[in-house]
Amino acid sequence: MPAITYELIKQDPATGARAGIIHTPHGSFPTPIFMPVGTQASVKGVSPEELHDMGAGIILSNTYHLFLRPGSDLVREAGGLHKFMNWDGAILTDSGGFQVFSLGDLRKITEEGVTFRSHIDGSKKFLSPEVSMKVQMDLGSDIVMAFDECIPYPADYDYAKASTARTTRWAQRCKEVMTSPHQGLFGIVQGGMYKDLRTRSVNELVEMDFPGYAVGGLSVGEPKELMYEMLDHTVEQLPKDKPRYLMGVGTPDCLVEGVMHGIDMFDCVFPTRVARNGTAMTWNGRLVMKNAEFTSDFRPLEEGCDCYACRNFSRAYIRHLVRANEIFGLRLLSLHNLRFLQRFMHEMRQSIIEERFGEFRRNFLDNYNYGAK
Ligand SMILES: O=c1nc[nH]c2cc3[nH]c(NCCN4CCCCC4)nc3cc12
Ligand SMILES: [Zn+2]
Repeated sequence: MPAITYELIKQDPATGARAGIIHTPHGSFPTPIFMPVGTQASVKGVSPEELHDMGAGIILSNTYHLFLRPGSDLVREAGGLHKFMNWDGAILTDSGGFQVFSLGDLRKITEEGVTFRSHIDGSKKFLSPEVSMKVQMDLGSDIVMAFDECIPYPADYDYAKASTARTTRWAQRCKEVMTSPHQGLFGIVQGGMYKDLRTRSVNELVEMDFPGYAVGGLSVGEPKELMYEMLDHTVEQLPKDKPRYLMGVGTPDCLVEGVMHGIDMFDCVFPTRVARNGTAMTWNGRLVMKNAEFTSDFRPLEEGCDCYACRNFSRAYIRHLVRANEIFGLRLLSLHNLRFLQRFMHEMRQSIIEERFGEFRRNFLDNYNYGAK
């Protein structure tokens, strides 16, 4: 029995949207789903109990960060990441390639792997398919991501072609050493913004029969229309009986479009990052809590929200905390934004099950103010 399995509940008849359940050794969760990001074994400012209470079924953590600090040996000695951070839900770990590019001081990419300098202390480090798999086996995450190169945007065709071919060879090397029966290894589709390379990447990865597939190399600065075009082209070629994961996405409008194209899983630092910048996410757009308009606004952040912040505090109080640089203010906004995304995904899933996803999408996009208020 594979560690990770996908159960289709309902396929929207008019679009790629679908509702399902993903089963893992640390529990099952409904899809579409948004994964809170706990990069360094903590979802910033939020406790595992609060994550559980808000309905989070799976969180994301990063191989790159935990490899550098505290090191995967320590986490293994603690009994794995679930024990170390006292989270008994599912965990997905990204493989480190993307973070090396976006954080590390990249030294060299070879067929063997990537040599870079740590962003923490500048020491020389090496990551490869084998090292990434060893770290993720030490961490004991339920879903392990293959070690890949996230092709930067823009990239010329020849570079994208060579890099994608290497990512396929790296995926094979990951599969050969990922021997834990309790962990599922997902392949990551690359191909840059070239449809023929995306098709080649999908075909080569599907041949290896992974339990799930991520669409990589997107949300890297390309226009949203181009992301959706690549998504549309890529997802339709992926197996219907396996989960599809769009990495690093995203804002509510991108989540709706991703679901429409058949994506089941999402992750993004957005909700906790904007919370730390003093911003609340709502159905009608973002509230910049420092704004004077909230000075004497004694309503909750969002009417109808059941989160701890909205049940106990007002916009006026949270505005005061943010202006006074009180940490509690940022915690309340993180709790609200994460709960908002859980509610958002739940409503979207219900609309698919009740065959009214098209209406949900139109209503949401018509009312969503893309800019911050
Ligand atoms: O191709 C990928 N392979 C492995 N991991 C990835 C992670 C990714 N994260 C993103 N985008 C994250 C964009 N995010 C938006 C909010 C602010 C910080 C950056 N694309 C990704 C592609 C990949
Ligand atoms: Zn709330």
